[in-house]
Amino acid sequence: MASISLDIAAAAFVGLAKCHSKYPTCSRVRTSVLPLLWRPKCFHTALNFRSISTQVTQPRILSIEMPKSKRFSRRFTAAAAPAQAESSDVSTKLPPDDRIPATVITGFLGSGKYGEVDIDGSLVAAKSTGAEDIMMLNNGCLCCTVRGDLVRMIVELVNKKKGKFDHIVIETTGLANPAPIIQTFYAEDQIFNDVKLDGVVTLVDAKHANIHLDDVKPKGVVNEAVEQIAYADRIIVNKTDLVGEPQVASLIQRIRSINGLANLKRTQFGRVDLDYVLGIGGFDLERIESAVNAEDSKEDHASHSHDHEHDHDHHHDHHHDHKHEHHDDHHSHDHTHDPGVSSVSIVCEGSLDLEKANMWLGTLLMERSDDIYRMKGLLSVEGMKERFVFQGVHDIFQGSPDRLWNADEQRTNKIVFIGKNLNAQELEKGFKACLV
Ligand SMILES: Nc1nc2c(ncn2[C@@H]2O[C@H](COP(=O)(O)OP(=O)(O)OP(=O)(O)O)[C@@H](O)[C@H]2O)c(=O)[nH]1
Repeated sequence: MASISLDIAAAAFVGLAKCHSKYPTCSRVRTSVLPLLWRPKCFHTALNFRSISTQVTQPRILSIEMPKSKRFSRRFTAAAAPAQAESSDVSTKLPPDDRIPATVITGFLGSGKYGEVDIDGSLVAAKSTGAEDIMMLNNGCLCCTVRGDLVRMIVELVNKKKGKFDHIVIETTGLANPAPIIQTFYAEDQIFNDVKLDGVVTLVDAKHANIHLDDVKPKGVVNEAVEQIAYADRIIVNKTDLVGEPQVASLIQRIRSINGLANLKRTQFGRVDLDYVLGIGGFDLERIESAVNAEDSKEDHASHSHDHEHDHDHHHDHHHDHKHEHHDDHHSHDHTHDPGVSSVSIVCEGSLDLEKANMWLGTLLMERSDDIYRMKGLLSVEGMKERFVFQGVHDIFQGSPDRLWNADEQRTNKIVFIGKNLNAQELEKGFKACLV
């Protein structure tokens, strides 16, 4: 699917980096196989709620009602960084993104996506509504028939009930590859205008996950269990009551080798706070910083006390960066011996030459977009007062200037790739070559 042209990809990055002064109120951009599109918008706020539910075994869409006390505040750049707001260039402020958030919940068959208790039974007001509230997608390949249904249903939901619900939850079948669903949120105008992808939550069955992860598929066929982990913003290792600590620990280590970016929790019967799965901002540019921050990618400390022992991957190294000299950098790669799906992160001080960075990123996306499942970054671009944040899913690239760099702040670039057959050395070399 390397259909993005070098020109387009390059134009996207240049455009994004420079556009803020030309289009002061522009905020979010979706870039896919189409030329860069600026979308200055005033999104409407959707507040009240209704609920819908369908059968367990089929993909379903839920619109969720939350009590006021549990509503997560929408995060806007200006609100999130009041300290910066006074001194910040007005042109870099993001207008509120009031599109309806949508969460994709995925996980292999029987992983416990709803288990005996749903996400939060007391908060999710499901099952009580009429037939018109039920939205069910027929079994089928999401890339083909069902994707059209998904679009139609979300559009219908928005058209009929906008303002009456807060959040959309999509549960996939256990065998689904989440990629086409993610892409739907960017590729379909009707959805993009009203709905934003909030995050991908993946449940992992602590007892059976290894069997599925080990499953060797025929060439060209994806291992859905691996894919589901790779695309996740939040991972829930469920059914921990069924296995011993060493087994959970080694599974977590394996999960980390696939996806070093997602936050992870252990659970039994999927018991997690609603805040852990909804309102996570996994696809919000404003959240990139926490997403690429080493601390955030660790297993939740509160949920378990063993994570330091098990989560001993490269992320520890990141803490050393500020002590090093300019341009001192490193990359890491959790699974160099494994040609499969893995994470690569690069942390590097210094500033990027915009033209070179465009060329590098454009070429990378052109050649490797099939293999680059997700990427997030926070960059320092030479001559730019603001940090540049971006994220990508295959050939969809989205980015914008963020807040100003503080005067005393070390301009550190952070970039994380999750994908197939990633060559850490090559990525690092390419990135470093873009530094001024
Ligand atoms: N022992 C144990 N059983 C669990 C746990 N979580 C869920 N289950 C059980 O596992 C079974 C499968 O759970 P489901 O919620 O139906 O799993 P699912 O992911 O929706 O499965 P599919 O619909 O096949 O994709 C149910 O019988 C649950 O009660 C857990 O933490 N521990």
